[in-house]
Amino acid sequence: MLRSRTKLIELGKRQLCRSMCKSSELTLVEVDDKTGIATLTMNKPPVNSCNLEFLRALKSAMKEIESNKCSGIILTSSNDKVFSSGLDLNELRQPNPERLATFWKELQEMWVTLYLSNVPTAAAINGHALAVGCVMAAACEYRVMLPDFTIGIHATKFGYVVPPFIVNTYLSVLPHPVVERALLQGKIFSTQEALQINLIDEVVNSKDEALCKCADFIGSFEQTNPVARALTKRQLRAPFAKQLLEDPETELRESLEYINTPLFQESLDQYLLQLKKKNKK
Ligand SMILES: CCCCC/C=C\C/C=C\CC/C=C/CC(=O)SCCNC(=O)CCNC(=O)[C@H](O)C(C)(C)COP(=O)(O)OP(=O)(O)OC[C@H]1O[C@@H](n2cnc3c(N)ncnc32)[C@H](O)[C@@H]1OP(=O)(O)O
Repeated sequence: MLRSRTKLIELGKRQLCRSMCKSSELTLVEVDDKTGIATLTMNKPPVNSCNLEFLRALKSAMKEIESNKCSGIILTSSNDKVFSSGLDLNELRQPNPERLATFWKELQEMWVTLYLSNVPTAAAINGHALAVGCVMAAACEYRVMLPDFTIGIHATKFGYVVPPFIVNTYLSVLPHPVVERALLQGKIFSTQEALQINLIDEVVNSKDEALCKCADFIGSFEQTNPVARALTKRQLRAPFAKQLLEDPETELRESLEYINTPLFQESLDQYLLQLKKKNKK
């Protein structure tokens, strides 16, 4: 009884210092009034797969957080089993050319916004983080993950070439030989394996703990000058974002051409069938 009352008081305190910044159905943003840290919760049931609207919502939430001068972003999920299942594969299947182009541009822009964000970014990975789900986590500066989940980029397993900006996201957190092996094998890591190769920074036992660790990480920049920090981060990360910053059209054209090949469409059909079959068993 006493324990649950204490819990309630703690919860109340936490809610008091949190104010809602802006929410759409697909994302929820809460800002801690004391620390200025924004928690951006992905909320696209069932598994936070990124379709056009979701990518737009994520990008606009991140831009809004930055323009409100928040002190950092924590990216997490409202689903307690899945952080994100990556791109919504239905966007790539027999696509409408205009929608596909808009979708891919949004993907590029969402990635640039997150990867080069002016503020510190941290991922509280409270579920599986696959493909672009893993890319979003890896684009953050710090990652903490709950046990018994999986993370990784398995595109080559299903016959997809990995786009350069995805390769670069891995390269900015992992050594080249590790990236090469992981991407060529289409390796999905368990939480423990991800910790061993430093794809994640820490393992924790609950989402609350993950959020606290992320807040501590963001708090560690309190004594730094935000402009100097942001410009230094940009300097370090710009080489990995060069192609998308300088020539997004070429990446877009190559990706669209590739997605429209019969080879890509056939392997996608097979993969989607496998995903559906799994649920019918
Ligand atoms: C030469 C230069 C060329 C350059 C190349 C350029 C471009 C190349 C273009 C593309 C390359 C490939 C890029 C890849 C990036 C991606 O992000 S692709 C996405 C890959 N993601 C996955 O494979 C994840 C698949 N999902 C799962 O494994 C599981 O769903 C899960 C995440 C582990 C969760 O499991 P759980 O049991 O909880 O849920 P369900 O499996 O029952 O899923 C619920 C429901 O959702 C559907 N679904 C799941 N994931 C996706 C998805 N990513 N897209 C669409 N739909 C998804 C699933 O089918 C279920 O549907 P239902 O059966 O109708 O309920």
